[in-house]
Amino acid sequence: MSAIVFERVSRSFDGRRVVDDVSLELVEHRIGIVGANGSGKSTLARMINGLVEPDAGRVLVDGLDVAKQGREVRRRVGFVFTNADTQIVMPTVREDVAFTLRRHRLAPAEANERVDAALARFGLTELAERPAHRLSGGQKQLLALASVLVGHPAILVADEPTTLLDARNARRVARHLAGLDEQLVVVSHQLELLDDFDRVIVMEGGRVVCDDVPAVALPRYRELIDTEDEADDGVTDAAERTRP
Ligand SMILES: Nc1ncnc2c1ncn2[C@@H]1O[C@H](COP(=O)(O)OP(=O)(O)OP(=O)(O)O)[C@@H](O)[C@H]1O
Repeated sequence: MSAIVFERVSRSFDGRRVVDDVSLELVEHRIGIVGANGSGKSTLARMINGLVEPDAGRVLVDGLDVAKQGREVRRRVGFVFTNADTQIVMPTVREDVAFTLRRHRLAPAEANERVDAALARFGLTELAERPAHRLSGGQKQLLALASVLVGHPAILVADEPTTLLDARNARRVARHLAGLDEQLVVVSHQLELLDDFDRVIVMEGGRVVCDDVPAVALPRYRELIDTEDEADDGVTDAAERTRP
């Protein structure tokens, strides 16, 4: 597996620190990141391939500094967003997968083989000539995975990849993610997706508040959100008593 290293990393937006002095070394196969809305999960994940740059500290992927060697890092790190529509760039499913390889300088036969293999891997072979934008949400997310992984990145970062999907499609995408050989960093609110992961990082207020195996980290996170819910209930009760 690769080593993803955060060295005392911070990042602010509009004067507010959303990632606050985080140091981590991620070397496991499957790593989950959880946390309440706004806790800094996506910002942390985006720093792995330079979509967001730190204002302090460094992020290294296999010793490459993301801020200085971004192009080399992006060859190793694939990224899948919550909304697969934002990643579809070509008219048909096959063309969209093939688009990734345009700069790989492969012989056409080899490129075709890679595209076929990626389509088959995600159950998209039958849909290859379909307009990509007309796929279902679940199929689009599988297409996003195929289009990223056809480039053979060592690491896949997925930011809430199942959030917009219905339960059946979410399970389907989760099953595919769980079976990947690539190193995986997944930001998710769907905690069952992370049950079998090797490591789960819990973020709160831009800091890592727990970093452990899922059996320890997920219950800790559930406790944390229960406490926050109780605090919110207090606010709601107060608001209900005072508003007309
Ligand atoms: N590009 C940006 N410009 C301004 N503020 C931003 C930007 N990106 C993130 N933020 C703010 O930083 C905070 C942390 O955002 P981030 O997306 O990292 O949190 P998150 O834990 O992934 O939340 P969610 O679960 O809601 O996606 C939020 O308050 C968000 O509004």
